[in-house]
Amino acid sequence: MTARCFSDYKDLIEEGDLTLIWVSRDNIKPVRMQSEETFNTRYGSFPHKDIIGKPYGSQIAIRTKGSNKFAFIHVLQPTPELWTLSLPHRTQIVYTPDSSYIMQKLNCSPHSKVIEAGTGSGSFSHAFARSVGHLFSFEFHHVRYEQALEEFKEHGLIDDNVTITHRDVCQGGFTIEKGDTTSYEFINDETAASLNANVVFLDLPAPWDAIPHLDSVIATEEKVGLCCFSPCIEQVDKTLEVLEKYGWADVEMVEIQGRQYESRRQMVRSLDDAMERLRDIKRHKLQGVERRKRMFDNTIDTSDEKIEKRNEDGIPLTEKAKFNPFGKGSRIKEGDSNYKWKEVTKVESEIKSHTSYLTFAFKVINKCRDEEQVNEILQSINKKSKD
Ligand SMILES: C[S@@+](CC[C@H](N)C(=O)[O-])C[C@H]1O[C@@H](n2cnc3c(N)ncnc32)[C@H](O)[C@@H]1O
Repeated sequence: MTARCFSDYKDLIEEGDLTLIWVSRDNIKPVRMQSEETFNTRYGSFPHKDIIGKPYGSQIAIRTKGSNKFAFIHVLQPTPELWTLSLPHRTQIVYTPDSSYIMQKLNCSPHSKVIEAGTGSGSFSHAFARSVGHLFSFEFHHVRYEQALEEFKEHGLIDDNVTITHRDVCQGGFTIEKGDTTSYEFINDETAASLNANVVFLDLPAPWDAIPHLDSVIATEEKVGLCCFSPCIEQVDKTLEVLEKYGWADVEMVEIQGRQYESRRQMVRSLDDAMERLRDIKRHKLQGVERRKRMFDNTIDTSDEKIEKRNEDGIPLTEKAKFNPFGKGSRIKEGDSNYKWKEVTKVESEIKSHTSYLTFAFKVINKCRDEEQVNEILQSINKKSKD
């Protein structure tokens, strides 16, 4: 049985462990520890035997080739978040800002039984697998199904709480029966798996074709939450029509816009600064005109020290401004105590999250009141108020 390396914690790196090696922010590599192997980077080589036995999170240092400097890597224990940043992309993937929001919105917990279609690169599958009771994932692309199955086995997910099935859910729905291409293990004379799902996540080009198949596999006695992940508003439109037709309610559409804010200091420029700068420009312009005129009249004195300051084309240079509050001239370090600064925020434009529209909806199939249960609750309330 493969270890549950994505959900169990351990202190020390052992032979056979799947580790994530952090080379840099954009370069995280999944590496299985094998004592005779070496992890090679362009900075140098890291033998696995020097890593095995160290605590997770350790920084491993080596001397770089041909120089006396050090190269570092960090060896980390896998998490769904790090896996999303390092996995081999077979498709577009769902990133953590979206997956975390979706899971909290759908109240995911160890009680949840989740249907996911399609599996794709398995990014979201890993996040679901860590938090929910059981994940039923569906993928119709055969090669991708095989790759995901292999990966989930290696990561201990199949032995734990994940079932993956090869299926076009738009055509064939979600029921898993004996004889299907699936990792589901049927017990004794069981002929079909009971999904009884209370969470559904559809990352498909045409979710509206899959939604009509859901009623036979979702829980009937509790509220079921659904989320469709669609990049185009036209897809949302078509999904909404079908959701309404099939009795899904509390529909809401959300878009996650990932932004990273950076705190910076910006120099405070006053009106006096602007005036001084204008005077400075005027002064330099005038000096230049006068100097060119003297050159033309051939009256420049060779002892004039300004004659020394010429560029390659022989054009005299004017003296550089000492302080230019508008960006040019001598560089001033951010926060220099000789100047006035104010705190500002700058937005980092690029952040990894695939912006799609998230359409949420909920459904309760059996809306009948359980009179017996209601009476029991009312009686216990009455009793408490009398006491
Ligand atoms: C964008 S990817 C899903 C990515 C995934 N959510 C992740 O985080 O890695 C969409 C996947 O859905 C699969 N797919 C498309 N239509 C399908 C269908 N009708 N039934 C099952 N899978 C389907 C595609 O083959 C593809 O792998």
